[in-house]
Amino acid sequence: MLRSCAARLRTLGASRGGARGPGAARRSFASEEVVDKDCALPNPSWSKDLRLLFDQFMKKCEEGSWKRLPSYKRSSTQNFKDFRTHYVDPKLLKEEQMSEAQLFTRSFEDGLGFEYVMFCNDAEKRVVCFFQGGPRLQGVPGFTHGGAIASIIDATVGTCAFRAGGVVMTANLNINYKRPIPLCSVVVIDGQLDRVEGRKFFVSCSVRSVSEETLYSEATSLFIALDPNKKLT
Ligand SMILES: CCCCCCCC/C=C\CCCCCCCC(=O)SCCNC(=O)CCNC(=O)[C@H](O)C(C)(C)COP(=O)(O)OP(=O)(O)OC[C@H]1O[C@@H](n2cnc3c(N)ncnc32)[C@H](O)[C@@H]1OP(=O)(O)O
Repeated sequence: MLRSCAARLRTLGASRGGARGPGAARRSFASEEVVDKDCALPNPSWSKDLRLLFDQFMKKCEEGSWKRLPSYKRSSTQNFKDFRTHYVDPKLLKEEQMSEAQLFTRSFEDGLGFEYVMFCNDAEKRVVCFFQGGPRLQGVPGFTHGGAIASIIDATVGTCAFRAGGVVMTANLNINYKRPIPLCSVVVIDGQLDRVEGRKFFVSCSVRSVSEETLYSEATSLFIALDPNKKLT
């Protein structure tokens, strides 16, 4: 498994360098125009398993009930700008640091960290994430770091809550790690919104192998929709 991961990574050189490929989006960032890649599309580091799952769900998307969620290293959409203006004390943000800010799970080079794509089914209140954890996410030798697993779980259940409740933050995340996840393997994270109580969104998920034979982890979480009348800091 590890050798095939390294082999895929060696083929990556040609794909780097910022060329505009499929899924590239033109956006306005600060005062300059930047081009950012949609990271939730296949790249050469993706294993056969990840590509097969991607293709399977793209077919479901054509049928209409599922939707692929694009994903970028940083977002300059108006929503994100409004979030900062509204919730964050400007004294805490230095512009030069913010220009370096990136979504944590998208901050590694292709294949080295978090490779994933999420699909949502809003009618079923589900978000499914196909995740391949790269060699920089090692914890115990040969296995994926528990903090990296927590991060991708948080991102998946967070997206599930966000789709139902808008701007939310994690208040609680409980994970049972049942089996270690081999580094560079692909897992399926199946997130489900269980219930909503006012501003509280309860989401759970399972993390399984592609064959579904192994249950790696289970998690429950609580997300709170932010109160627009309260500052966060
Ligand atoms: C436009 C921007 C959109 C961004 C989202 C884009 C998503 C899609 C894009 C990309 C996907 C990326 C996805 C990434 C996901 C990562 C998410 C994170 O990692 S978030 C970082 C870690 N979390 C924190 O740092 C929170 C720290 N905590 C807080 O700031 C506050 O506690 C907060 C905001 C969560 C709640 O504070 P209050 O003041 O608004 O609310 P109160 O009154 O305290 O609680 C409301 C109710 O919830 C209960 N509650 C709160 N915390 C609880 C807890 N831990 N356990 C049980 N109940 C709790 C309370 O008891 C209360 O219940 P009663 O209304 O009285 O019934």
